[in-house]
Amino acid sequence: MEKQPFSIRNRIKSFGYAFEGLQQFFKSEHNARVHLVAAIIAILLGIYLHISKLEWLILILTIAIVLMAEMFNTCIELIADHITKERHPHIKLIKDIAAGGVLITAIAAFIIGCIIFLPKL
Ligand SMILES: Nc1ncnc2c1ncn2[C@@H]1O[C@H](COP(=O)(O)OP(=O)(O)OP(=O)(O)O)[C@@H](O)[C@H]1O
Repeated sequence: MEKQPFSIRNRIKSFGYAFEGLQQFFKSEHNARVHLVAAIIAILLGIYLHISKLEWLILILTIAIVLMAEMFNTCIELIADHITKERHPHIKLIKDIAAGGVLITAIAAFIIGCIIFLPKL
């Protein structure tokens, strides 16, 4: 692969593309909005209940991991649908495993939320 010289302009452009991706994700994916609302509620609760610095670190990491898993899951679905719209057991397996990955992060986030917030309520 040919290496291009380092360019700040290109790095800024790449950031722009990444923000476009974020915008598209929240605009077009219903699950993305559900996760976003859950994240906003968790942040507001964190402010209201004065959680500790360590709890903030864990909360921010948890929110990032759930959103990242949902974004990768969306990418896998888009790639699969781009390859074929036909029903195929392999596509089902791929999509269901990717969705399972999101579910694991969501369950972990729920448990972490309970551990952080329940004792303070
Ligand atoms: N091309 C395909 N071939 C086989 N199975 C598929 C295909 N596309 C989706 N599926 C499977 O059909 C089921 C429903 O998928 P679908 O994407 O419609 O639901 P969903 O995950 O609830 O979607 P969304 O959250 O985007 O509304 C899942 O088990 C999925 O893996």
